[in-house]
This record gives sequence, C-alpha cells and structure tokens, in this order.
Amino acid sequence: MLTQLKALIGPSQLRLLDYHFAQFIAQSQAHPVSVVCAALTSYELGRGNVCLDLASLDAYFAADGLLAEWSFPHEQLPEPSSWPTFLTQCHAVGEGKPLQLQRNRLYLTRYCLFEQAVAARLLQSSAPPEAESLVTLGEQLNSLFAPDWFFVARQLHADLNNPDNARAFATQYLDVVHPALVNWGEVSQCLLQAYESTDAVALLPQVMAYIPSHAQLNWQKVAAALAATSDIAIISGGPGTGKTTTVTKLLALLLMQSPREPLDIRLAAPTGKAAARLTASITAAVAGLGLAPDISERIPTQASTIHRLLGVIPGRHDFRHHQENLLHLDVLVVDEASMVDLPLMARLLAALPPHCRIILLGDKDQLASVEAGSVLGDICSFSEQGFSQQQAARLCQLTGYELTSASGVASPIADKICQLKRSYRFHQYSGIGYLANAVNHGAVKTIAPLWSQYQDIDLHALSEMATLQHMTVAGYQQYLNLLQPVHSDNADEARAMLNAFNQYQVLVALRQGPYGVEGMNEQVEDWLTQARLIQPALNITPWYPGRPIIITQNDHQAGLYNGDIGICLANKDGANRVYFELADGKVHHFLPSRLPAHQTVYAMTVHKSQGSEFNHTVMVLPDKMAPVLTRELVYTGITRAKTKLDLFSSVALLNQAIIKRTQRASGLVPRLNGAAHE
Ligand SMILES: Nc1ncnc2c1ncn2[C@@H]1O[C@H](COP(=O)(O)OP(=O)(O)OP(=O)(O)O)[C@@H](O)[C@H]1O
Repeated sequence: MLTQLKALIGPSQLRLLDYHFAQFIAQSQAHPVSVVCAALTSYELGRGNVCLDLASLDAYFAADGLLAEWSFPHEQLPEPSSWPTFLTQCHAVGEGKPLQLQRNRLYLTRYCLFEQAVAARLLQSSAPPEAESLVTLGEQLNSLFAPDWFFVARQLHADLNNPDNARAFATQYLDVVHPALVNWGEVSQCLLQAYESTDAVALLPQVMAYIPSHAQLNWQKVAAALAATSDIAIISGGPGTGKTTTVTKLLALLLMQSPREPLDIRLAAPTGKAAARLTASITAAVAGLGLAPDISERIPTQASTIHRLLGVIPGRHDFRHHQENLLHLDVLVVDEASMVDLPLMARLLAALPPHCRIILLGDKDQLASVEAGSVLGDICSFSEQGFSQQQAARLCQLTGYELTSASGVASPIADKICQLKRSYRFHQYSGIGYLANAVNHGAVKTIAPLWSQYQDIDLHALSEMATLQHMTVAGYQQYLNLLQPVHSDNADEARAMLNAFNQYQVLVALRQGPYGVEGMNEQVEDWLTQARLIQPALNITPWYPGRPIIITQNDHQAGLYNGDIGICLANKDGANRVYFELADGKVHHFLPSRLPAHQTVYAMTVHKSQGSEFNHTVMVLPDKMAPVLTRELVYTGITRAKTKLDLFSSVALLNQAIIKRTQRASGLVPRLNGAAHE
C-alpha cells in the first residue's frame, strides 16, 4: 500500500508529509485501510479539514472522486462502510495513540485534543448573574444604548420633506424591526412640530412614544447584555454592523460594574494588520461615544497579535503562556475571530485563567482560517437555534426587547452567540451592502439587477483589461504621486504614502496564472512603468522606490507579521528602505535584506486581504473555475470595499462561485451539541 501511496505524492496530491505519516502508521502492522486513512487524514488537514469524516468516504470512491482522479487502485480496498471496523481494531488508533476515532471521524490525536479542549471551554457554564445586579445592569445598558438624539433629530429634520427617507432613517436609527407596528402618521406630526419648534431633540422622546417597544430591537444592546452576563460571548456581524462600537460600550459597562477593582482588559487579533485596525477603530469608538472620562480612560485601545499576547518562543509552536503559565487578565477581546484556526484557538483558550471573560468578534460568513478548522463558523451555526427560554427572559429583562426563544432544546452555546444584523457603514443607497447580502444568501437572481441599480458597484467582463489598466493606474497614482525623488526618512511622509496606498487594492483569487497574484503583479508593474509612475530595474534588483510589498511569514523578532504591508523608499543616500506602520501605530523602516518572506502587492489574494479594508477594491476572478472559488471568497472580497467595488469576472463563473460553499470537516459542531463521545 505504501508503494501505491508514494506514487501519489505531487502537486495537488499527497504531500510528502502525508506519506511519511502513513509510513509511520504502517510500522505498527496496521491494515492497509488504516494506512490509507492515515494518509488521507493528514492530507485533509493540509486542506483545512480537522479530521477525516468517515461518513463522507463515498465521495473519495465516486467515479469523479479523488481516489479515481489520482488513479489509486482503490478496488483493492474493502468497502468504505467497513473502514470504521478496521480502524477500531488498529493498534495506532485509540487513547495515547497517534490517531483517534471519535464520532465516526478520524483525527490526528493532537487535533482531537485541540477540538475537545475548545468545546469544553466554550461549554463551560457561567454562574448566573445575581438578580439585583440585573437591575443596575439594565439601567446602565439603557443609558449606553440610548439613541444619539442629536444625530437622529438633525437627520430627521433634514429629511422632513421626504417622508420615505425619514421613515427609512428612523427605522434604522431607532432600531425599528417591525415598521408596520409604528404609528408613522403620529411620528410625522411630531417631526413637523420639531421642524416648527426647531428643537427636534426635545421632541424625540415623544416620537419614541409612538414606536412600541415590541416594534424595536437593537441587537447591539442584546449582544452587550449577553456578553455582560456570560463568561464567553461570540458577536458575529458583517462589515460596519457595529462590533467595535458594541464591544467598546460593553467594556464601558464592565468597568462601570467594577468601579473600584482594576480590570485587566486586553485586545487581540490574529494578524498585525487586524490588530492595527482594531487599535484604530477602538480608539475612534472611545473618542466618539461620549463616555465619562473615568471610564474611557480605563478602556485600552492598543491591540496586539494573539501570538504576541501568548508570547512566542522562537522556532517553537507552543507559547510562553499555556495552561501551566496562565495569562494575567480578566477580559479578552479577540477581533477577526474567523481567521483564528483550531490550534491557535485551543492554545489561546488554554492560556486564559478560568475567570477570564472572553469576547470573540468576527464575521461568520467570511473565509475560514488559512490553517485547519472553521471555529467561528462552527460556533455560529448554532445561532439559528435561538436563545433558550431562560436566556431570552433574562435578555428581555435587561434590554426591554421581546426575544423569541428556541422551540426545541437548544445547545448551551446558542445562548452565547449574538448576530448583529444591521450595517451602519453602508447607507441605504449603497450597492456593496446589498451585493454582499445577496452573495451571502446565494441569491444569484437578485444580484443581476444590482449592478445597474447602484453606482458604487460595477461588473466588468475579463476582456475589459483596458478599463482595469486605466483604473489601476489612477488608483495607485494616488500614493505614487507622493513619492519624493529623495526621501528624507520622515515617518510622516511614509505614513501618508501607506495611507494613500490603502485607498485602492486589486484582489485576486489564485496565486498562479495570468489572473493570479503573480501574473497580475507583473501586469500592474508594467502598466505603472508605462505610465512613468515607477522605474523598476528588475534585471538588477526587485527593489525600487514605490514598490509595495506584503509580508508572507511572521518574524516575531522584527515585529513583522504575515499580512503587513510596506513601501520601499530611497533615503538621502539613495539606499532603499522599506517602511511599515506596525501594530503600535508607529512607522518603522527596515533594510530590504532584513525582511522575512514577502512579495509585491499591487495585487493580493482575497485570503491575504482578510482583516483589511480598502476604499476602492477591485476584485479580478480567473477565467476558469478553480477549487478556491467559493461563496465565502467572493463575499470576503466584496466586503473589503469601503466605498467602491469593481468586479472583473464572467457572470457564469461568478454565479458558479457564489453557489459553491466551503464545508470543512470538523467535529466541533457535534461536540458543542453536547452529544456524548463514542
Ligand atoms: N447603533 C449605531 N448607530 C449609529 N451609528 C452606528 C451604530 N453602530 C455603529 N455605528 C457606526 O457605524 C460605523 C461602523 O461601526 P463599527 O466600526 O463599530 O462596526 P464594525 O462591525 O466593528 O466594523 P468592521 O467591519 O470595520 O469590523 C461606525 O462609524 C460607527 O460609529
């Protein structure tokens, strides 16, 4: 069997690592079925699957399945339905052995332990809050989540001559979820009085009297109430749904609850880029929310990477902090949690003291982590179940909203998840928000008319390369125009260029090929050279002033992380230096020779763009379907755009991608469902 497996080693097939693992299992006199399963489990891990799901083995055996595609002589193997029996009898499978068989899934033991540990921590039950504390908590929630009367009044006032706009605005900002229950006639009367009295703010409470409480629901307030009364909270939401705003108010709430005791609060994100964005957005939220100074001063605004928080040991996978050496903290906020893979999540949770409150923020619909697992997606699949009766009642008491509870028995994890549903970033005339939503629902037919209906989204055929060239030259001109002939080593100048570079970004799906990251980078470099915006001398050196690069490997000592973007500038002596804005918000420069692995980044993959946003995003899909093209990839690409999205793709390929969903094999869902292990 090993000889046949060895023949499968190659690109897009078995990795050498998978073969070596199978070889190791074969040493324990394992049956050929176990040897093949070992190779496949390791192979699946490389594709992001935590385990080999034995219930899906038929897919391998199908006429168009992998074993047939690999021309593997699978006829020699027994029927797939008998494989679990062979595995149960195998000496390499079981407690203390390299492989584990649980709930009809075969794991590498380490991954099985990671999954068990994550599930156990997520299911850890919190002590119920004391009844009297709920009263104060409810009052504090009311004050933190009261509408911004002045903002609402001003906007309603401006829209007075346009009742449709006023109603749409009031629906959004006064948290109306059942517009039919609102007496809009009376609301308009009030607004009219407001217009005449020029004191709209004073009249808003009267407006609210015509909006019954059961017609309102502010999911941000529900999320804060849930997180304030639970050890673990998972807050998921698309772009601009207010995750940062909510968590800032939540931190304020926790600090109000603990006026005398210091609370050690930390903020973390999986990449340097995401940590820098969290630092910027939480700083803006703290400044903009009008919190009492004694509270806002105690809210930390500096986020770090999860790796830095845990303490990297150079050359090792484990960290300085773990279950034997816990972190000292009381509250941990993790942003962009969809990017956290299973091993990192397990290591992070293991290093937290039992009393530590954990708040995971992210967008469940984005691409799953690069490495194995889809932890956030798996957890959030429980949000459909709804809250238990007890939780719905508690949240109703705290927020005043009537929440429907689950009809059947819900998993305890469902009580810890809150989904934010309304985007405050994309206004009602924004196509990006509608498009993202339609893609998320796989609503292919809804998408077609959107392109002509909205000005901020455009679909182009792949043949429109001249349009892409024109757009890209204009897009990158914004930062290249700031390029000085001689750079004076001034950090502000570098920061201005980095900010301007962030205004425009080409995203691609693949690494190779003309529409992949390599081909597209070369193409853009050519276009910018023709436009005389850059002057590369690529036959001598890849470096030239203006070259943007992305780091592709973490270098903890240098403080550079996968995903960090830098720009090359020449200093006074004509020597090239690469400038980065790091997670501490400061601009640092490096000699090109000191950089960890990196590549040019006029184009980047959608995978790498996670955790970033660009004003104008251009996504170029390839001319042929490829395994990476999925709904999650298209959604992630679209939601990187803040104000303008141009998509280059054929309609047929786009539709095919939107219909295809990523399904990662993992046992986290059944574990969270509370079913007993086999
Ligand atoms: N309830 C609200 N009422 C009015 N504006 C809001 C509300 N919640 C959030 N916003 C505004 O919407 C914008 C996006 O909010 P925020 O940054 O909190 O969202 P996010 O989900 O963290 O976004 P991201 O996708 O960047 O992670 C901010 O300008 C914020 O001030």
